[in-house]
Amino acid sequence: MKRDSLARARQWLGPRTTHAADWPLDVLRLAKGTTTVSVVLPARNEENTVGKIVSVIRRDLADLVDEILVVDSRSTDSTAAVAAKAGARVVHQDDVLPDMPYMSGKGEALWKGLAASTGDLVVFIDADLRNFGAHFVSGLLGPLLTDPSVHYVKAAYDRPLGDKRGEGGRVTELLARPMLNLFWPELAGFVQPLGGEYAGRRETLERVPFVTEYGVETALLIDLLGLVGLDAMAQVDLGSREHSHQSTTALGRMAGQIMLTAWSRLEREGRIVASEAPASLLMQFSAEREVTVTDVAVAERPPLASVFDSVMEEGAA
Ligand SMILES: O=c1ccn([C@@H]2O[C@H](COP(=O)(O)OP(=O)(O)O[C@H]3O[C@H](CO)[C@@H](O)[C@H](O)[C@H]3O)[C@@H](O)[C@H]2O)c(=O)[nH]1
Ligand SMILES: O=C(O)[C@H](O)COP(=O)(O)O
Repeated sequence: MKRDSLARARQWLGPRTTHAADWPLDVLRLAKGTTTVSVVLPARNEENTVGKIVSVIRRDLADLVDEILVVDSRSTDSTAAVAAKAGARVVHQDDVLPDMPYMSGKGEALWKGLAASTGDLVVFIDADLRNFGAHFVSGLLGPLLTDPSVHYVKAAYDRPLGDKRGEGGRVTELLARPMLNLFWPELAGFVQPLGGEYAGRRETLERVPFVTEYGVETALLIDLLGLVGLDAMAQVDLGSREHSHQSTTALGRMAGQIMLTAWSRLEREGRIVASEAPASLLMQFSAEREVTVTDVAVAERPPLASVFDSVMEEGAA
């Protein structure tokens, strides 16, 4: 059964993987028609990179992108001001759906970004990219604009670590890829399962929950596989991606969040029956053996469609 799933992933890989160069702008402009496109950038303290990304989108993709939304994720630097100056609409994470309970992290920023944006297609791009180019957005839009059976597109790329090609993506290689291969082998063909650049149809994205913190990408892949199936998912090779790297200990905390996310999906799918919930406290040590303990628990936002439905029901009552 699992062997068959890996074979499925191999079969999927060829037909559903394209390259950014396969999607020239003139083809996409024609395909766009009346479809509207939002680009959403989650940003926590990204004043050094967010302005350039917004400017490139405005300069090179003016007739493809209808809205650029930066979600300021509790930044303490001038991310919001820089993004606004470059021409983005900026919302503060906690100002969107303010009556909902308080939650944190990247997944929360994305969910709020989905709620605050309007496009039929939504492209998520990390705001810390150092080699951003218009092909990040146009590549991700290609399959969605030209093939109605595609609901979700994820970026593939090389991830250098310093000057070493292929050495980046430490959590991907040491945790996410083995874990997905073992438990969700159909997803094994995604070259960068944790990558932060992907796009989807609004109606589909609004039908899945968003896990908070760094669990969001893992949960989206697993939940979308369940909702729309592998053939409705695609990937586009964008070449290489450079971004700011977190410390190994910060990545340990990310790994904890991703493991808890996977656990929640295995439980939900009835594949593990837990006698008790996993612990969520992670003890780590500095080089000097100082101890820090961090809670790596993740929470979950419900599908946005259900939130909008209940707001409408309350309004009608
Ligand atoms: O609380 C947060 C944390 C991060 N971000 C933004 O999210 C993006 C990615 O965050 P980053 O800390 O740079 O993540 P990475 O260490 O690069 O982690 C990789 O792996 C994560 C787990 O899958 C993904 O969420 C990331 O997109 C992916 O780049 C950046 O624009 C951040 O500013 C927020 O908006 N709020
Ligand atoms: O996706 C990952 O594995 C993490 O973001 C770490 O990436 P890095 O090793 O390139 O910093």
